[in-house]
Amino acid sequence: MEIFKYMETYDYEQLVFCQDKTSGLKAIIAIHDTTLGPALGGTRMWTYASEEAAIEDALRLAKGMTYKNAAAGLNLGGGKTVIIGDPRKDKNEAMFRAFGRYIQGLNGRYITAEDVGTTVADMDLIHQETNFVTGISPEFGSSGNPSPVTAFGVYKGIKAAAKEAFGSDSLEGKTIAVQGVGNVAYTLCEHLHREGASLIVTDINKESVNRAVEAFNAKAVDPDDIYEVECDIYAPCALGATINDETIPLLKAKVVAGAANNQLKESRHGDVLREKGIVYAPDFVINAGGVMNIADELNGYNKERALKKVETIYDNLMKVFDIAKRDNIGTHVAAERMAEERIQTIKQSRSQFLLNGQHILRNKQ
Ligand SMILES: NC(=O)c1ccc[n+]([C@@H]2O[C@H](COP(=O)([O-])OP(=O)(O)OC[C@H]3O[C@@H](n4cnc5c(N)ncnc54)[C@H](O)[C@@H]3O)[C@@H](O)[C@H]2O)c1
Ligand SMILES: CC(C)C[C@H](N)C(=O)O
Repeated sequence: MEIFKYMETYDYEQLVFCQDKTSGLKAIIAIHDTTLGPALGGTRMWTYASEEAAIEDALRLAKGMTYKNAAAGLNLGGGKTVIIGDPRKDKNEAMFRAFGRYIQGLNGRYITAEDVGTTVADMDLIHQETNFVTGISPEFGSSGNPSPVTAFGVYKGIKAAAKEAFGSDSLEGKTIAVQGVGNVAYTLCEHLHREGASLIVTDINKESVNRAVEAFNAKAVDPDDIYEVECDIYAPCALGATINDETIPLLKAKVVAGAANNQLKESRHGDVLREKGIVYAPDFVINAGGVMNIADELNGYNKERALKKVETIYDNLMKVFDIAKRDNIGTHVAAERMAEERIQTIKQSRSQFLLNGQHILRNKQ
């Protein structure tokens, strides 16, 4: 991989490699774009097949955060970290504290939070070394684990996508197939079950599946079978790239709407969904609830205000669906257009020179 070429092509600002031999920390912080504000994005810990795969994941996820934060109307840029390692075996206190010091060294250009493989307890360790971390324990005035709020936003987004596909946003009697019943999807299933949807679930972790089967009377299927089940809505809530050439021909659903980041393997897969008449709720619009929630911490956390903001995901998706119809494009392109337009407009409106935050014509004493 030619890193600078890749960064230039997709306009990345900075890539930071963090190494600490004592704790075993190997982390990559990718900062994509800080036009709107500091780069906010979670830290993923995962066993990557290669260093190149980890770098690529950090870069792809960071760019997704730029779009997510912009489309959500937040004054935040996009960034993400990946830590190379097994979250079940390789974590230790020194690792997250060393990582916290690297974040502190960026002096506010990057703010972190949870992602796949990291928890509130990990964020608390990072917080011992830096304040540029969110999603820490509520006793520090923080909002805690963002996953339940992400789930609430995804639930609202599924309703918006149902309105677009079926003419009504009621999920009563709808069959929804959920891939991965982890932190976000378990709470999502609670909302869907409460509204009267029938659930089909899968996970590579048997315990997670059993929990959902018991709590929500869900039907369980094997991981490879989830794409072809008879359902109205398919909700990918595990990892990325599951919408691809192999899976799209299998889908029976009329809607794809779920929590996972980077659901489309390639952008063209959004066009294939459109050709098949499937309504796709772009991932970075529907799954912005967590980031909206932790962004509220930057103003002093207020749960009611945060949840009100998360409800805007419904309208944001409706806007995306309207742009897609108006411009005769896929919803994935419409969502990117919406985010890019906001970034460009704000960039333009902030282009005048300022001296230390003051206007240049201000008299200096
Ligand atoms: N946590 C958040 O607030 C948040 C916010 C926005 C986006 N997301 C995204 O949502 C997705 C889920 O996040 P999470 O926090 O719930 O993570 P999680 O790790 O708690 O849940 C993911 C689940 O998917 C399962 N899984 C992995 N590969 C699978 C496969 N091939 N088939 C079936 N199941 C599989 C895992 O066993 C796990 O139970 C991720 O893509 C994450 O980036 C999360
Ligand atoms: C900042 C966090 C809530 C990030 C979250 N994991 C996301 O992808 O949106």
